[in-house]
Amino acid sequence: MPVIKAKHLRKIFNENQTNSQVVAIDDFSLDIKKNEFVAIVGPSGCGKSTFLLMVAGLEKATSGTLLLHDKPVGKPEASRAIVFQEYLLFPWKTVKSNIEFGPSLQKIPKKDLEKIGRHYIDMVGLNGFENRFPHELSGGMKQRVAIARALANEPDILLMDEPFGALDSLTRESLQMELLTIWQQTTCTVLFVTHSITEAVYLADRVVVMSKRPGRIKDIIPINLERPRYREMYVSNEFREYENMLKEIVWKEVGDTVL
Ligand SMILES: Nc1ncnc2c1ncn2[C@@H]1O[C@H](COP(=O)(O)OP(=O)(O)OP(=O)(O)O)[C@@H](O)[C@H]1O
Repeated sequence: MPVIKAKHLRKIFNENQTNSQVVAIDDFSLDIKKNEFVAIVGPSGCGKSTFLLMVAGLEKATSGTLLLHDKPVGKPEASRAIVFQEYLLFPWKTVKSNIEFGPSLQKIPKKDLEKIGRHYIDMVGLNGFENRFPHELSGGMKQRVAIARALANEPDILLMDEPFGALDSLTRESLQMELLTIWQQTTCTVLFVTHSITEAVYLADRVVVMSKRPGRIKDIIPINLERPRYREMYVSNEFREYENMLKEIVWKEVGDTVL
């Protein structure tokens, strides 16, 4: 049974306002298996974030079905965590308190809460920074906190919307590698929206290419690169072939518009 099953999804914004209606997604069907890492690429405004928000339960489909574990998607839940490009941390809380925030809502004893905090601080390599505030951290560190905070809820679906988009390229590469290491320690299913084809190839089991708005599925490319992935892969011939294949599909689709 797929963890996420989208069938003929359609999303119209401002449905009742004829002048400002936007058909964001149309006839979008996709099955995602447990523990799969799926990246979504496509032209700007094609509905990538909208699909992610629908899986999160933050947007409702206009028609079609969206099932999670065979049940209609409901309200947002801690089992579906989101990491956005903007770090969205609580500025008044320390690294440790930001990470412990989700579990603290579940009335977990203080001792266990500390254990959870310690585990995820270790996982994202922020030892020594647990008592810092977000403004005292670099962009990469803030995003590590955001990932740890999402994982501390032990989600079974991790939704990531351009999470590394604001980072410099070296930090971005490091975080891509770290994310894969972390993901391999979990049973999380990851849905990862990105504008970077290189990033999509490096991370994903499958790359979904969406068409121009209204977003439909243009193509799905399985990435059969071995795991665990490693930095040198970026320059391998096989990697380049995947990148080139995807670029051709996307370029054909976008024409002169921006990705
Ligand atoms: N709340 C909203 N109300 C009205 N229109 C919206 C809303 N959210 C998104 N849209 C529109 O729906 C379309 C899809 O937007 P979405 O953000 O999903 O695209 P995207 O592929 O993630 O774009 P980008 O790559 O630029 O982030 C866009 O035309 C956008 O303007």
